[in-house]
Amino acid sequence: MKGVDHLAHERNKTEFDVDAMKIVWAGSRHAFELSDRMARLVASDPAFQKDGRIRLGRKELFKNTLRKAAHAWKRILELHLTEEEAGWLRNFVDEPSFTDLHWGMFVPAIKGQGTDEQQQKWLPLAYKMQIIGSYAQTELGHGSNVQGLETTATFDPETDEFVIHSPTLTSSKWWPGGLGKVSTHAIVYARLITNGQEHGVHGFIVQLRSLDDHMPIPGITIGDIGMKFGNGAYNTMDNGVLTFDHIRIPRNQMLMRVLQVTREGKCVKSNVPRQLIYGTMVFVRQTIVADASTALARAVCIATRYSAVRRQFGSQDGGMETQVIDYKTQQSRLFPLLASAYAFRFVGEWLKWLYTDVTQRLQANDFSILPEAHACTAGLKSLTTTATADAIEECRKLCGGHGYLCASGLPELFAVYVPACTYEGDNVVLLLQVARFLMKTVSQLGSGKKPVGTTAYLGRVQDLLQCCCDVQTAEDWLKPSVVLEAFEARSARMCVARAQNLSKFENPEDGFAELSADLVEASVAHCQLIVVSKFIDKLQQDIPGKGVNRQLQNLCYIYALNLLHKYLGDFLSTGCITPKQASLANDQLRSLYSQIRPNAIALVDAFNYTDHYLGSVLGRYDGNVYPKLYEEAWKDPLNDSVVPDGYHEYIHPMLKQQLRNARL
Ligand SMILES: CC/C=C\C/C=C\C/C=C\C/C=C\CCCCC(=O)SCCNC(=O)CCNC(=O)[C@H](O)C(C)(C)COP(=O)(O)OP(=O)(O)OC[C@H]1O[C@@H](n2cnc3c(N)ncnc32)[C@H](O)[C@@H]1OP(=O)(O)O
Ligand SMILES: Cc1cc2nc3c(=O)[nH]c(=O)nc-3n(C[C@H](O)[C@H](O)[C@H](O)COP(=O)(O)OP(=O)(O)OC[C@H]3O[C@@H](n4cnc5c(N)ncnc54)[C@H](O)[C@@H]3O)c2cc1C
Repeated sequence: MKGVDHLAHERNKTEFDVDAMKIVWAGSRHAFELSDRMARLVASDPAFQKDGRIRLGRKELFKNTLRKAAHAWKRILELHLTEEEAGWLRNFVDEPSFTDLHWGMFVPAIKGQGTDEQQQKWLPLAYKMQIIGSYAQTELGHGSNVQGLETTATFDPETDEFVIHSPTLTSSKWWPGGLGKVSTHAIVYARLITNGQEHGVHGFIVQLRSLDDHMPIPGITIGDIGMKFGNGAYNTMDNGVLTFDHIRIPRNQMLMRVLQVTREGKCVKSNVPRQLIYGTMVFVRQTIVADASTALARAVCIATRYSAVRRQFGSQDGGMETQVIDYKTQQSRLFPLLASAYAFRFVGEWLKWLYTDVTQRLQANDFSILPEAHACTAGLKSLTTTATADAIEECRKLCGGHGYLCASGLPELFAVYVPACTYEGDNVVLLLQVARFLMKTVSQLGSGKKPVGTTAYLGRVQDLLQCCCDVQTAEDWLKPSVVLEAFEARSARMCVARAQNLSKFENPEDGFAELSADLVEASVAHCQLIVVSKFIDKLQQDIPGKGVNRQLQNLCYIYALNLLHKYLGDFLSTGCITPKQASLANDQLRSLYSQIRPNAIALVDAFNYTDHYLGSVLGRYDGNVYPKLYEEAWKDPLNDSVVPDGYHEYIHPMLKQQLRNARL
């Protein structure tokens, strides 16, 4: 780094090997080297600069995104980047665009739901970007309720085609990213009708625009749905509206891995479960968990560095004021977020492993852990995105007034991130799916079916209902078994209590609806247990690097004990711990904050974010905040002239009027 390092005194306090931590954060030395190379490549290329993005009008902003996406593709081809490298490069360009949906959903949908033949035909076109795809599932009238979608795909045996049609206004496709202005093709989800019979919702590959002049195919109406929350932010994306007026596609463009439609219009089920139609969502939810840790780490990096730079109060003798990071209140708000970033990183790593495992099992016709994979991806997507969205806003507040400036990077990060709580499944709807899975698991306990995977602890439910936490000193809260047992007991007790309440209803669906708010709380408890347990598992690994494991231990206990503090009602009301033990947990938490404090800057340096990627004056690596903030203000177009436009029309006459009135 060039210039003076205003945070050098902080970096000198570090008690662990930061380079080793960078590798832990990245997941492997290979991932670190690759992501580091791609981050620097993007940061050093003027074509990828982000300055002033938030001030662009929609049309300019969008065109600028198209330019960057085209430049990224050019670099990918010129440098012969691998798929993995290209993914990192796009990530560091840091601008939502149609390519996210093309690579993130269109390609995976064909891979997951297409037959071998369909993959052979469509994937090479998509890989070379000779076609650009989007994922058109949600409609104006229905998003969460996928089975309620209204678009129809009716088989016409005479021509061997499907007729795709939007029968109502509410059946208009609405929201798909990349659809509005760019995509040439989409996976369109529609109700399959053959021989007058309905066969549920399936995916179809539909061409939307001409590959010659980009005009919509006749019968297709297509456009952008309009501006979204925030400046810049997600407005780089062309979320679209699409309607079909009896559009014909060949029969072999229905994704047929789950269900085949024969030439005669007969439906033939494969041995793959129907739920695989939802497989792309499982895949993307898993990537969203990994992305949550990245976004959270960004906000935390900005807030931590700035908290070390910012000083307020505390100087009685004309000396330096106190760094705000030294206030216990600041630490108690900031350090749990730092711990959450690491926690989500590790649970994201585990979820990726689970997803890979499920995919391999599916290929071998083993569908047994699909429900578990669905519950974990849905639940963790919900937990991590809710926590991250809240955390970005908390980081803004932690930066005081300057956090509200766009130059802090936090307003745009918030605006771009919050839809993650909604897309790929509304977070409450997803927790209800977890609740169904948990209630089903509890109801099967009596039948001798042993729960496995993340619900294995429910197999010890009798013990967990009776166990008493044996914490006697604050240090006892640093035992993995103690923390794990408290979280398991809380979750098990909440699940059993909800199941007992459910059993009082004659109709279980009525009961589920009536108790849904309580059920969601049980899902949250279960998901928090998963995150805590995966963090504890991580600590058991042989992690090289001086002091690294120690820091991770501190972060793990901060994550767990802060949750215990925040959800104390659950822990106390279910009798898992006593008020005295809760108070000891709090004592331990304060002590952990003191231990983390000297390492805070190094722990965010370990994210290895470039200043380009962070896009924040407050979060600059060198901590040179004030001169740069001052410099930044003068770049605002309002400062182009000393006297503003409009002075002569509006300000001057008003001042003169006041003057005249005063004279009268
Ligand atoms: C910067 C980005 C960089 C790179 C890009 C890379 C990746 C992308 C990353 C980020 C994202 C970027 C952009 C955003 C893109 C956003 C895209 C979208 O939003 S696409 C639309 C997503 N829509 C949804 O998620 C809809 C939510 N609804 C549902 O998932 C389901 O319909 C439902 C609510 C689960 C259905 O509930 P219902 O009660 O109707 O159940 P069903 O009858 O349908 O199902 C019964 C049975 O199936 C089980 N089940 C449900 N879902 C699944 C599943 N996904 N997998 C497996 N099993 C499932 C359910 O549990 C039931 O089981 P049973 O009880 O019978 O055992
Ligand atoms: C930025 C962005 C990008 C998107 N990209 C795409 C895309 O590329 N492709 C695509 O197909 N879609 C996309 N979507 C759509 C997205 O997937 C849906 O908006 C999402 O699934 C939520 O569905 P909904 O809008 O129907 O919400 P609704 O279901 O209408 O939710 C409204 C409220 O009702 C509540 N609710 C709904 N059902 C229940 C229930 N059963 N019980 C209790 N409460 C309930 C919800 O919790 C929420 O509070 C995108 C959305 C956004 C915001």
